[in-house]
Amino acid sequence: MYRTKSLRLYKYKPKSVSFRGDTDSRSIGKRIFLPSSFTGGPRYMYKHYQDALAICRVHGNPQYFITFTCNVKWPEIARHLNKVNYLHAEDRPDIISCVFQMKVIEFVKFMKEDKTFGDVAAYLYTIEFQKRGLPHCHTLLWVTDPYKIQDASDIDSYVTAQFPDPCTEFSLYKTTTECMIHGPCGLLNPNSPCMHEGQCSKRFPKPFQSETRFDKAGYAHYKRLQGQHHTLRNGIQIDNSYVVPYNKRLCSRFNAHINVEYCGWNMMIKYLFKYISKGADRVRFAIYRAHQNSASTSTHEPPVVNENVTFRDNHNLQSIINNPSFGKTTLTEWLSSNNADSNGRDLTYTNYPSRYRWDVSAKCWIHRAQMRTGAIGRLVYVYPTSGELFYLRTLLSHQKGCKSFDDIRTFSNITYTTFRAACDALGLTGDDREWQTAFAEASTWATSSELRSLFCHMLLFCEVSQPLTLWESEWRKMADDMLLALNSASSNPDFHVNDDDLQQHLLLEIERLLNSATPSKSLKDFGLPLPPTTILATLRNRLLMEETSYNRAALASQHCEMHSLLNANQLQVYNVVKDSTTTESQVLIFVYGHCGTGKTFLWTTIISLFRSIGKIVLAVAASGIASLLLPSGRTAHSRLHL
Ligand SMILES: Nc1ncnc2c1ncn2[C@@H]1O[C@H](COP(=O)(O)OP(=O)(O)OP(=O)(O)O)[C@@H](O)[C@H]1O
Repeated sequence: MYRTKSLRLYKYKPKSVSFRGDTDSRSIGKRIFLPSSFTGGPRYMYKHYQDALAICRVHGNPQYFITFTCNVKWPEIARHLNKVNYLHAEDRPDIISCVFQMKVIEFVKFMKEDKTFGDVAAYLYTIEFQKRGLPHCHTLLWVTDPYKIQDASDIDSYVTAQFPDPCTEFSLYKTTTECMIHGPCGLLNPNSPCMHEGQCSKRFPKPFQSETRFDKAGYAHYKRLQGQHHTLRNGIQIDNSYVVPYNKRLCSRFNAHINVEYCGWNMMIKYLFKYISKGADRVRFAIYRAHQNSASTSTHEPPVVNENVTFRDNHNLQSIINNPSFGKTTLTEWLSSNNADSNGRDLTYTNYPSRYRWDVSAKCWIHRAQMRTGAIGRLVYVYPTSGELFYLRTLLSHQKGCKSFDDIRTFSNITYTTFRAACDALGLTGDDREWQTAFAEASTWATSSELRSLFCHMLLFCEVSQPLTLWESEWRKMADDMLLALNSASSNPDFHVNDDDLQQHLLLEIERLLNSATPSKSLKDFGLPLPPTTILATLRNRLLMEETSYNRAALASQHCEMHSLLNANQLQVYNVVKDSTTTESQVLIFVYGHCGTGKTFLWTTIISLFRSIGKIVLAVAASGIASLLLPSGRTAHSRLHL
């Protein structure tokens, strides 16, 4: 449970040292529960999530995602538990937490010194304490350029998903058999907790691979050879298909479950960060700059015009106001610092931390004694409907060396009356540019459902002049979760979500959001296309969805190529089938011929024709072997439940 003293928050206006004549702090502001300085709280997690993405903007995507889990068999833990027979790990969370914390520190130190994955450029970790189970640490690791993976086979030097040879690496073999095996599940153990609807939620057992490869989505599939070493668990023989990917040196050193995954080049990193900073009352988070020579990654959250002031329930307001540092913020002090020191006047507010550091206790910017590169500044995201605040934030990324708020609004020696007017003069607004910029920025950290809300918010409140243009340029960013859900719902290996279909699903969702707004709105109010009414029926019917989800562009080109090769007999049958759909007449056609006369070729051409135009073809055959010859073919009894 969160515990905090009673804090209150008030939006304080700089230069106005009055709280409307109030003297009792309990009468003003609103009660807040947890500031972002509260470790593990939701605001803390959110702040660090944003910091992590700021690091990512500089260092790029991390290369490895490592999960290190506590092992109760470590002697440091076992000797305490063994003192009393009936003690279990969950009875001594104090011991478990202390030992694990020490191990994590050692683990990070080891990776840096041992260069297990090469020179560490940066790292970030969270320690998760679950209600049940043992604490584990999620680590993201960035390595320096020379150690980055260039080719799938390079991964084998760092990650393996196979049992080591028990004759030569017995101790590692013991660790892998005890800690690095998933399940068993699947056919070997259908009642395993990871099984859902007959399938392992983690997709074990993994198929055997003769070599490590990347799939088209960029995910690594590690080398797993068949018939190599194995182990027995509960009398069941476990082979390489159940091995969780690991690094040999880390497992040998720590004798624990340490799952290592290569992140891939195009992984949606924001979802990974969301996962590790999902936060709750049982999570702790730490971000460290790892590389000794790399620069500070301090981030700064400059407040804006109406600064939040926090104080305790029982504080005297006069003493708060009389405090000399009252009202000083990173932004006001940036202006003061520019007045006093000309060295930083070539920097925007966002870039100021690269040369200056914020002294929290003195509340002032201090010139860095040692010039460090790579210090990262970031501005707190401001919703586009925040009015002047939004435009001030936009200006802070462009205006340099400002000495006053007036300077921020000044362009070409003209001081504009509002921040918005200054943005207009600087060409930062107009043609929906500000909305496009705001959306593009949010898409680096917000989930697709948050982006859908933002899109509706913009439509409803931001007077977007060309909603269709904004939709066309941004719709794909709002569809990640839908694409994932559609793909994972299908067991068809040829399942392909076409852009048109995905857009329709998305439009349906946005229509729902707009309908639930007050007052209720619709896509057509903004000149956006309404999804067809049939889409709901398709969404509810899995078979319909699967059978309309082939890669239409690829099928169209396949059809074009095959059609040009059809001989006269094949063409005759082809035309009869095609015409029957145009005239909507029912026909029963038998095609017969000797082996190798091109019957399958004809079916494939006809099937690709109809599927390429979004029509449904149920390709069935009498036997399993024959059904394999047809594209996405099934046996008649299976498909039609005969
Ligand atoms: N019009 C065509 N142009 C080019 N190649 C063709 C054509 N028709 C068939 N083929 C080729 O001939 C071979 C045999 O064709 P197909 O497998 O379609 O015959 P089939 O009648 O289905 O045979 P079976 O009865 O043994 O299954 C295949 O390699 C196929 O690609």
